[in-house]
Amino acid sequence: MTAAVEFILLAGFLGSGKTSLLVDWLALPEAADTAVIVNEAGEIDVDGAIIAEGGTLPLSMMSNGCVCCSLTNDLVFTVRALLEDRAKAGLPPFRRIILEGSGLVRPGPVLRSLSPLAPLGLRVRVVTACDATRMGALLDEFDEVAAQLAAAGTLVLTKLDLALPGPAEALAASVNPLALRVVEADRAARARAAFGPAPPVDLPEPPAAPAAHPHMSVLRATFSADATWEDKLDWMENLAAFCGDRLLRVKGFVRQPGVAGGMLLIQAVGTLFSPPVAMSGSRPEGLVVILRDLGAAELRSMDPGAPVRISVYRAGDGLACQPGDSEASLTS
Ligand SMILES: Nc1nc2c(ncn2[C@@H]2O[C@H](COP(=O)(O)OP(=O)(O)OP(=O)(O)O)[C@@H](O)[C@H]2O)c(=O)[nH]1
Repeated sequence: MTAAVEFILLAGFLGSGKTSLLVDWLALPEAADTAVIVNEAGEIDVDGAIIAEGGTLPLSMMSNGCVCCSLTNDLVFTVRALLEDRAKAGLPPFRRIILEGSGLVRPGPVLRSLSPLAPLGLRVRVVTACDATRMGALLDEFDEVAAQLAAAGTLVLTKLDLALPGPAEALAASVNPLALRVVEADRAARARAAFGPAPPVDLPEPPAAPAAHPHMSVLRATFSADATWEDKLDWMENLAAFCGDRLLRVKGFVRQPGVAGGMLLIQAVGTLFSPPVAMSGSRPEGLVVILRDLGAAELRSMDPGAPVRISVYRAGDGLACQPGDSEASLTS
């Protein structure tokens, strides 16, 4: 029975504190039933050695290259082997498998590579470590950082003993207002909030005046009342094709006309859309779209006749999700 296994991709730029966060988590009693996969781009597996030090946890290393570029089949093999070995040993399934990506990992391709595991029903989410001392500079310089921030369900600020959280938190909120933000000076509390169960609160709203970032846009797309389901599907498909790599994240609710309840949670990391998930209760319809090097005007030009309104996402747009919404379910 593997339905409840979580797959967590731990992202974050080189040196942002991923291994430290993971080591802090593994020291906690609630980290039992965690398996770890380490992927380092370099050949010397320093991270794996640090994590393995003194511990007995199931640990797999993948050190032949960055997992999002070259090792996608190996990742599927490694996950399967971890789960099968556990079952063969007669032990209960892991609660979570954490993949520590290399500092240059792009979450979209990694999540896409997991598609052969769809029958296992893994629950997938991205946790991104953000170095509070240099987040702005990294974001300006490296596309990978933008992709890692935008894909995250949870953004964890690290090195809060070295920098005040304010600027990094504001930046995190402006780049990805959808993510849960963990701002904890205490390292055990930080790790618990990063990998433990999601707290029973709505996702945080962005600040009233999000800091403008020269490369990133956080937009809201709202369909007209007369838009058909086909119109909506066409628009979402076009979105992925039109934006390509510049599409970093999509998340929100779309109504399927003619279906009772009919509200679906829609999510994409990069251009990879998860299967829609039916939601209970009434929610405002709308999608938050996070783009790099594309703005509202360009997105409107994609299909000017489409029954959709594109605006800049603002605090109070009312797309807060419920606990667990930030997880994408990987199902067949
Ligand atoms: N002061 C301080 N140092 C930290 C903190 N987190 C990590 N570090 C230090 O930052 C450096 C990099 O931390 P790692 O945890 O190895 O970062 P990483 O993201 O795993 O690094 P790569 O695997 O190279 O991408 C190490 O020297 C850590 O001791 C923190 O919260 N405070």
